[in-house]
Amino acid sequence: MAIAQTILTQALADEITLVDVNADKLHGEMLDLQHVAAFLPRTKISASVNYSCSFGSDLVIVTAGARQITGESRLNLLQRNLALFSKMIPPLAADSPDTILLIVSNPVDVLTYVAWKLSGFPSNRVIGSGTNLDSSRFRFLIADHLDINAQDVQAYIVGEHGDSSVALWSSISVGGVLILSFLERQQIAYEKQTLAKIHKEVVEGAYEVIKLKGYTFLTSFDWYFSELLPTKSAIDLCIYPIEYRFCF
Ligand SMILES: NC(=O)C1=CN([C@@H]2O[C@H](COP(=O)(O)OP(=O)(O)OC[C@H]3O[C@@H](n4cnc5c(N)ncnc54)[C@H](O)[C@@H]3O)[C@@H](O)[C@H]2O)C=CC1
Ligand SMILES: CC(=O)C(=O)O
Repeated sequence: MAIAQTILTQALADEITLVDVNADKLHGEMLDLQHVAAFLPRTKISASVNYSCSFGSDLVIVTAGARQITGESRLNLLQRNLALFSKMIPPLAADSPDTILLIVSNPVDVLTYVAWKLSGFPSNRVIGSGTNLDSSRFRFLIADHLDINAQDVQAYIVGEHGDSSVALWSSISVGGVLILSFLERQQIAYEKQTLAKIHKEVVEGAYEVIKLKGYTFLTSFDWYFSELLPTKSAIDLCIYPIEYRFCF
């Protein structure tokens, strides 16, 4: 729902269709979104339990499925969400043969591969949210440590979303300056343990939020995915095919 809210409030689409198996929840979510219409640019919002209502979509975002309970790993969701994807992806792909599929459900990297295979789409039209949220957590933690604005920090987490992610330490730049090589050149000491602690907090971030409030919210959709929507004229997001590459 966080993604639908962002698309709505940022006026990124003319039409949003919600699909869920839980009819009551779906109707409630649709009404909730429709009720703020007076404050937002016009967007048509509809909802249905039938996948066919997504017919002809430009972008299909898949967030359906089981989520982690406290302490549970993302990979533990695989069997449940795999079964769901087997039922869901073929009709979604058939109803919107030219769409881009954006996968968010976990384990996201595995399910992106599954969606690619099930859809029969070319790999550049099946995209996972990957490590975008991890990179955002990374940037926040670095900014917090340095007491600066996270938007002035460029830093990337690559690899698999979550537990086995990899921090690209050499990529960290602040205001365009590569920070670790700068410190080394100036012979300014920094603690390797601090770096390890930051990455640990990135990896454990979702677990902590889930323990505290039950789920995490992928709210930063507009920053990293809005370029996928046709209402945006510029494409400046780097998207890499899922075969053995990573997403910055
Ligand atoms: N990749 C990322 O960075 C993130 C991924 N996630 C993942 O997104 C997924 C959803 O998480 P939440 O929204 O918190 O869970 P949620 O439980 O709030 O929503 C999941 C929805 O899927 C629906 N659903 C179940 N089976 C369905 C089917 N066959 N067809 C249509 N809808 C169906 C449920 O009724 C429920 O409303 C989880 O797998 C979670 O781990 C969540 C946050 C970030
Ligand atoms: C749930 C999840 O994958 C995350 O918040 O990172």
